[in-house]
Amino acid sequence: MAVPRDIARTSSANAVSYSLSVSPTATFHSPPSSSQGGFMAGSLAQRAAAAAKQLKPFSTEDVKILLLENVNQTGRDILKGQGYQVEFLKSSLPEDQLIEKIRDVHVIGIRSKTKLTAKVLQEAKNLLVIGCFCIGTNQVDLDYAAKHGIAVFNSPFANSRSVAELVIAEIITLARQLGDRSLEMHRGTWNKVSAKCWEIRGKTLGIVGYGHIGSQLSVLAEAMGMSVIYYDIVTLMAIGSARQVPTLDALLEEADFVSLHVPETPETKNLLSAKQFERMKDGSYLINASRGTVVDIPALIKAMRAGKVAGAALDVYPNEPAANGDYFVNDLNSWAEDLRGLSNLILTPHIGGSTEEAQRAIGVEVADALVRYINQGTTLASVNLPEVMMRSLTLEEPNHARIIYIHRNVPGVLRKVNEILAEHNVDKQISDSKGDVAYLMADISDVKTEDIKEIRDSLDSLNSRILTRVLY
Ligand SMILES: NC(=O)C1=CN([C@@H]2O[C@H](COP(=O)(O)OP(=O)(O)OC[C@H]3O[C@@H](n4cnc5c(N)ncnc54)[C@H](O)[C@@H]3O)[C@@H](O)[C@H]2O)C=CC1
Ligand SMILES: O=C(O)C(=O)COP(=O)(O)O
Repeated sequence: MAVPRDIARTSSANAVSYSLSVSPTATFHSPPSSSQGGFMAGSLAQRAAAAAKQLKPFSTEDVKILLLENVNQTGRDILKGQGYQVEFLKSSLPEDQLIEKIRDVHVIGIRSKTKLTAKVLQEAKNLLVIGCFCIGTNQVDLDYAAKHGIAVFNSPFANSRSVAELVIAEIITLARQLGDRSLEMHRGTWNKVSAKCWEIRGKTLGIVGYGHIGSQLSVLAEAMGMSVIYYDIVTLMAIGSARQVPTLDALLEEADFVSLHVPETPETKNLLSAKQFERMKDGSYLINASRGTVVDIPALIKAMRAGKVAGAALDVYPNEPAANGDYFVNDLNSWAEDLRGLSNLILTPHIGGSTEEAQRAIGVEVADALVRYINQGTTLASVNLPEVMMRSLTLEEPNHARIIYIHRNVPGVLRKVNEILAEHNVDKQISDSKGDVAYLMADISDVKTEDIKEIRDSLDSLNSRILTRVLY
């Protein structure tokens, strides 16, 4: 919940004067107040956090947040409740407009469409943290972000069930050619057909990528009487009676339905191309609700025209329109018209995770993670920085400050940092690294106004520095 500014200011028992208050764009990146939201709700830790000291060297309304792609109301409410300035847009933005806007903000919230490339991020001089209000994080240059001290959070499984349910619906829809029958009726044609329409009971579903979504789908498919096989690059415990197969080819040769649930990576680009379609059973079906790059669409078009693939459902595309109402035409993807002309092909506008349940849950999860990061520097569940968390400072601990030092992971940094902190009592400290980047958090006591500036300047002068924040 939000802490009113006045209360936050006056309740702070620390002795640091507000003359140090600066814009959050400076290195005093600091929290307005502790999130009392969903994090560890009901736990001992949360009850302890209720007495947490409100860390706040600048006004909450100085924190500028840009939310794109219609982020759910739940997330917007949490962020606004903190007093942050929140700008909300329903669509994504073209690159030039995104670059203009991102220069000014400390936090950006996106979904799967907005591409935060190195080119865009290098303009984001004030950016502290990115919230992906979705599962996939392939749209963000995670490495560039980490190396520039920008944390990235997502929601790893809040929409998994929604995707799995959509796929179940599509399996039956394809098996019964429901899409075509419905279209014919809409056009006024009665066409009662049973040829090549099937029950799904007893058929084999091949799941490629047996993670959160793949394994959920496995449970649902078995409940409908299907046999499930799966292929994954790691060995994973089978759920129910499902069976892992050793290769993608083995899966393609055996499955009546193939459903893709892998992330977008260099290895999964065109995972299903001409050769793989050849391996599939005659008259089998393909479902792709993962990422558009995973299927070679021209090869799919050929396989469908040849009757090799009897039906397909596509929810994702290499290039997707920016907003509702935009056209899905050849300008965007050169094969769009060919695709639209095929029978028994379900085309959906990337709605796998688009349910009220999923979007509400994602809104809360990601907004809470952003608040925790802004307010306390906690990186728990970050996808690109080491996960670091320390218990909050409390009102019983006056004259304390929390130092956050994101730095290059090179030898000798801790010694230098601790030389700087040595004049104060380091009450608690934690440090962890991930690849080239390390994250250090220390709570120190006996800090005076001038100490804070000095500590910050000293840390900033180290050549290992990526970003320094001081919360007090
Ligand atoms: N259509 C939609 O609206 C949605 C699409 N997605 C997409 O679905 C993807 C999967 O989501 P989750 O199941 O949550 O991910 P996950 O990370 O839980 O599972 C992915 C699985 O794929 C496996 N994998 C990775 N590379 C592979 C390869 N080359 N071959 C075979 N297996 C491979 C991994 O080992 C892992 O088990 C996401 O990355 C996202 O791109 C996610 C949510 C909604
Ligand atoms: O969660 C994901 O990765 C998805 O693909 C769903 O994306 P969306 O939130 O609908 O843009």
